[in-house]
Amino acid sequence: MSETQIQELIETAIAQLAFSYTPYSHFKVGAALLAKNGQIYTGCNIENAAYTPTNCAERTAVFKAVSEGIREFEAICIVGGPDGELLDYTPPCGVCRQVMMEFCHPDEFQIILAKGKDDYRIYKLKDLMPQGFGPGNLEER
Ligand SMILES: O=c1ccn([C@H]2C[C@H](O)[C@@H](CO)O2)c(=O)[nH]1
Ligand SMILES: [Zn+2]
Repeated sequence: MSETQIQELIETAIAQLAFSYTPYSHFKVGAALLAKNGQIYTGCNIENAAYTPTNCAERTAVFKAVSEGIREFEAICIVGGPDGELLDYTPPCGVCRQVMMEFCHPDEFQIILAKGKDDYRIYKLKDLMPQGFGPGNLEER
């Protein structure tokens, strides 16, 4: 991933904060998912009065892509904070990490946590999901 691509992902993720629907937590999250074909899929968190149907920004982005037939991904950028203020890095929750395990190579997929355009950290999925369970674990031998 080039520095230009990283910058584009951060900018795109930040732009999604405007769409985040968070009347309950007021914690806004934006995501930008880079597919291997070069397309970027966006996502925001979408809350619900019944709370548990809430969908995280990361899963919104992954499900949008998969629903369009895209299943190969290179990286995701995540930004978030109270009222959309990027006070800290926003790591993906456990459910989103598990969804990433389904479609992304743990040793290759990159997770960019950003606080701003020049303030970001990059992790591999494997680092955030050590000993993770994925499709390979169901393979018969
Ligand atoms: O990585 C994360 C963590 C939290 N949230 C959302 C869920 C909920 O709407 C709000 C507070 O948990 O932030 C995300 O979208 N992604
Ligand atoms: Zn999540």
